[in-house]
Amino acid sequence: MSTVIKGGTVVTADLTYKADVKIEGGTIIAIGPDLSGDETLDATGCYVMPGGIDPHVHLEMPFMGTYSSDNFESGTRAAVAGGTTMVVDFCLPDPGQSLLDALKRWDNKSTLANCDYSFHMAITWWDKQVFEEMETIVKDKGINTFKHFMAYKGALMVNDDEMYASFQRCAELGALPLVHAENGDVVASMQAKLLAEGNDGPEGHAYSRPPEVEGEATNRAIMIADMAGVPLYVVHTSCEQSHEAIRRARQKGMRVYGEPLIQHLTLDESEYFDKDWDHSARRVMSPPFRNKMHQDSLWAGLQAGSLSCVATDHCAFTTDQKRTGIGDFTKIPNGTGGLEDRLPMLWTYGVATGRLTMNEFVAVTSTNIAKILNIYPKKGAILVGSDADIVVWDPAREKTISASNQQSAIDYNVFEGKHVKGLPRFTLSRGKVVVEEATVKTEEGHGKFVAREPFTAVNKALSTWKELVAPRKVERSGIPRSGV
Ligand SMILES: NC(=O)NCCC(=O)O
Ligand SMILES: [Zn+2]
Ligand SMILES: [Zn+2]
Repeated sequence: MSTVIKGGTVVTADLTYKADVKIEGGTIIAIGPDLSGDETLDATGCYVMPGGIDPHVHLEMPFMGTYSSDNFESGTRAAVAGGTTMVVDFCLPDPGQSLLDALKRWDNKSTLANCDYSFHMAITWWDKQVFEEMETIVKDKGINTFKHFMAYKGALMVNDDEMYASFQRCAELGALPLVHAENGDVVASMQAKLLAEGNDGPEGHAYSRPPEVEGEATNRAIMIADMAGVPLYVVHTSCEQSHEAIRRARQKGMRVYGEPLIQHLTLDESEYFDKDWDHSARRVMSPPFRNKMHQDSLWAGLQAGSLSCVATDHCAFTTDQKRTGIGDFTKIPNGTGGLEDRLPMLWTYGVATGRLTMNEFVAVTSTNIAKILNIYPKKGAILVGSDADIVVWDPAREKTISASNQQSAIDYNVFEGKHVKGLPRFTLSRGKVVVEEATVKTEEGHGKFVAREPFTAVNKALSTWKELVAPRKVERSGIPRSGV
């Protein structure tokens, strides 16, 4: 059976043009004028864009003594409701646990997915077994990205020596290291000091994680990646200090990517000073929200190309879960939601305000990350042969964001009350219509794992360059003998 998306304007990362799009067997089979098929979707007045790819989500994540509340079913249902058609979650081995055993847990959880997905593998500890298993993860398991937490001391955090060893291994395997860049030692020490001074409310979370701890860690990770000869992807870049490090590195020719979150772009630190404890605690995430100067820096980075992708870090905890931290902000589970709202919020605050063009919107929500993850043009494209992961975007549809009608399983929404204009008319996941306006028609288990090959063009270019400029012994004749 074939489907034609008719009468819309195709918008990709580099082109805007009127055309129909024909789909069969889950892929795009034709693009052009006057196409016909068995079924027609009316795209009049709409933009036909690659579905969003969210490279940073945590579904049913074991974290801080609990699990994040959206699983692969509700999380991917929220994703498609907002026009996102692929998510990438993080497989987190326990300390001492085999990477392959951890992956089995993630394989089991993800059978519920309503849209396609992939995994990053986290390096949470280091020894010979991890070194060896990384090869299997890349060559046999279709994972070409490894995450390193520079924060969460005593839990997920790795030290510089472990990170350097892992980055070198990534270079050999043609993989891409990711970092959560915050100085975990400094954060832990500041947390202890704040608590000792009686500063135990959610605002203490923001005080303990100033932009400097993020800037320092970002600089450190960039230098370590450069010495290991590997590209680097910095997740949830939230502030000018971190953005500046990335911008400077890129100007010097280093292969570094930065990923701001929709939360950091549109919400600010005043959320932590609300008199309502629940309000502030619900917004506790790492790094915390920043002020307007940092937000302007992030928007500028998306415009200038020094920042590459907008993600959510969707890691949703209920109010009850957040209340574990009453009397001690360090126990508030870190994380916020955003999967359903990323595209509408970015469109409303980015495209409608003139901060981003429509093509830049597609680039930072889909195409750039597809290229970085080495799944372009299967994903992130409207091309013949690409997967039919498509959002038919209606710039005239509007709503006020509310937890009362969201897909996420939690009881609040950090964007509550924000008015968005620009929403999906249809979302298609590999050709299946999973959303039609406010009606969600997902099918649990429809989502498939997307395997990703190592050695992107950027990996290859960087290793060629590093080989060219590697230290070389100077051959000398007539070397004097010592003592003569
Ligand atoms: N970001 C956050 O606060 N929670 C999820 C885990 C992480 O990405 O650091
Ligand atoms: Zn993180
Ligand atoms: Zn995260």
